[in-house]
Amino acid sequence: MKILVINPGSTSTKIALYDGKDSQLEKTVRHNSEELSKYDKLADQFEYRLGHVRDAVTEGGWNLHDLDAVVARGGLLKPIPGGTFEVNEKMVEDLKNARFGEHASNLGAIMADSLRSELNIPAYIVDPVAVDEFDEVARLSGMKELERISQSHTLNMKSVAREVAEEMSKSYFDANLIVCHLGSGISVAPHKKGQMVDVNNANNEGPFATERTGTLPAYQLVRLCYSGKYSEEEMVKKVVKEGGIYSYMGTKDVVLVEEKAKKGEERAKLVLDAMSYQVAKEVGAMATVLEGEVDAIVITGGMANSSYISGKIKRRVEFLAPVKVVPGERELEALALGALRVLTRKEEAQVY
Ligand SMILES: Nc1ncnc2c1ncn2[C@@H]1O[C@H](COP(=O)(O)OP(=O)(O)O)[C@@H](O)[C@H]1O
Ligand SMILES: CCCC(=O)OP(=O)(O)O
Repeated sequence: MKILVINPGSTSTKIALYDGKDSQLEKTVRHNSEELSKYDKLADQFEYRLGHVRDAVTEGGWNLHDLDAVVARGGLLKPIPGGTFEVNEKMVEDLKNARFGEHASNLGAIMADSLRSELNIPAYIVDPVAVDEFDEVARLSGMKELERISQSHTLNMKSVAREVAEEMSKSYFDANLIVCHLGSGISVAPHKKGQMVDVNNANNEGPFATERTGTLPAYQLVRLCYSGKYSEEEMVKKVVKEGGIYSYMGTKDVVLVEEKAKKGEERAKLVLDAMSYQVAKEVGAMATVLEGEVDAIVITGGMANSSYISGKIKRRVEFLAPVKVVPGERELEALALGALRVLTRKEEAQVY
C-alpha cells in the first residue's frame, strides 16, 4: 500500500512516502517568514506547497499514479472526536472558507482533496487540530458569549503519549499524562486515560510560543483593539502570527534566539525563560485537572530539541511527576498508520 503523507505546519511542509508501515522518504521543507509573507491568504499558498509535495514524490522515486491513498494533517474544523476521517466536500468547503479559523494545517485536506480527484484515490485526515474531548467543566471561559474551543497539536500529542505510556508498560487508556507540544504554537494537555479532557487553545490561549501571544491581559487587549491603531485583521495577525518570540525578537527561528541568549544577549534569555516559565505554569494548572495523579509529563515538538528550554521547564515541574523529553514529532508516522488502519479495514473512516 503506497501512501503519500502531507503535514503542512506554520513554518514547514513535511512530506513522507510510506509503503505499508515502512517509511521510504521523509522530507521537511522549511518556509521562512519572508517566503510565506508573499501570500496574502493562507489558501494562496496551495500551489506553492503542493509543488513541494509533487517534488518530494519524484525525489522518492515514486510516481503519483502509483499511490493507493493520500493522508494529511487535518485543520481547524468543527469540534470532532479523534480518529481517521475521509476527506469530503463539506470538510474542504469549511477549510477553504476558514469557517473555524485559519491555520496552515487547513491546507492538508485541501491538498489531499486535489490529489484525490486528480488520481482517483481515497484521501484522509487523522486526529486533526480540531479534536475535542473536553470535560464539560473545561468549556466555560468566564464570559457566556465565549465558549473555550479545543484546538491543539492532537496528532503528535496522542502519538507521543501512546509511545511514552508503552515505555511505562501502560496502555494510553490507563495512563494520566500531561503533554506539552512546543511548536509554532504551544499545547499543554492533560490526557486522562486516553482522553484530552482540557488543553489551552494553541492558537490563542496559554503560554506564548514562537509566533503566538497565548493568553493576554483581557482589559488591555480590548483597549488596544479599540485604539484605532489596528484593523481586526491586523490584531488577529498580531495574536496568531506575530506574537510570542517573534513579537519580542523579530524572528521565529528559536535556534537563533538561543544562540543569542548563549552569547549573553539579556533580552533573548529573558524571552526564552519567560516562555519556559509560562509552559511550566500551565503544566501546574493541568496537574490540578488530573487531581495530582500524573504518571508523567511529556515535552515534545520542535522546541523540545532545545535542551535549554526543556531543561528550564523540567526544573519547575519535575516535583509533580517524571519528565520525558521526546524532541520533534511523530506526526508523519501517525498519519500513515491512521490511513493504513482504514485501508486494511482495521478501523472504519469517520464521516465529517
Ligand atoms: N534544535 C532546535 N532548538 C530550538 N528550537 C527549535 C529547534 N528545531 C526547531 N525548533 C523550533 O521549533 C519550532 C517548530 O516546531 P514544529 O513542532 O516543527 O512546529 P510547526 O509544525 O508548528 O512549524 C520553530 O519555532 C523552530 O524554530
Ligand atoms: C491550532 C493548533 C495547532 C498548532 O498551533 O500548530 P502549529 O504549531 O504547527 O502552528
